Amino acid sequence: MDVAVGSTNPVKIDAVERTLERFDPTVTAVAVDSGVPEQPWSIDETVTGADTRARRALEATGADYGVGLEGGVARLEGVPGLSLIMWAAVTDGERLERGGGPTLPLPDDVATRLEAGAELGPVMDDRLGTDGIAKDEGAAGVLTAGLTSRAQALGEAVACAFGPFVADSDRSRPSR
Ligand SMILES: O=P(O)(O)OP(=O)(O)OP(=O)(O)OC[C@H]1O[C@@H](n2cnc3c(O)ncnc32)[C@H](O)[C@@H]1O
Ligand SMILES: [Mg+2]
Repeated sequence: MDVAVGSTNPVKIDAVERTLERFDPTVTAVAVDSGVPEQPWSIDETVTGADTRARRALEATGADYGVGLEGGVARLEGVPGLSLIMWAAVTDGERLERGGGPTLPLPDDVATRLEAGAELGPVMDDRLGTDGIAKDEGAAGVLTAGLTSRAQALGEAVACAFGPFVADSDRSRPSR
């Protein structure tokens, strides 16, 4: 099974490889334009970024599936403050399925800097004195003391978006 991921961020490749391990996939990283701002600011922008990455990754390769992963921030109804969100999209060229990952409330000081126009990755690096935390454990890892990680969190979104393709083919298999 060939899978093209619309990003060269190793954490996103890791998320796909670890989630789809059962299918022993060949995973290719493809640099694509998400078509949305580098820091998406709503569910809508985040989902659109994931969709576009999935479609463009598939178009750029002859893979069986294109996967798009996008991180964003949003003010969610019923949740105080600013939340970190993440969405995945998977397409086989005919259908496209989506799945959301975990949601984390961001600390107020981080939210204030994002509101001033900054991007989450650099803000987290600046706060922690790290370089490239978004390609490593991520805000998801840091803010949970390692109870999860960006790759694991993104992996849940991949599972939710990829699952329907497998579940449907399982159902269409003749029963013995
Ligand atoms: O190369 P790409 O695929 O663009 O990888 P990225 O890390 O920039 O990922 P996104 O564009 O999907 O994320 C949008 C922004 O949110 C940041 N971000 C999202 N999740 C994060 C996390 O867990 N930790 C740190 N930054 C995160 C990210 O660094 C970007 O500034
Ligand atoms: Mg990005």
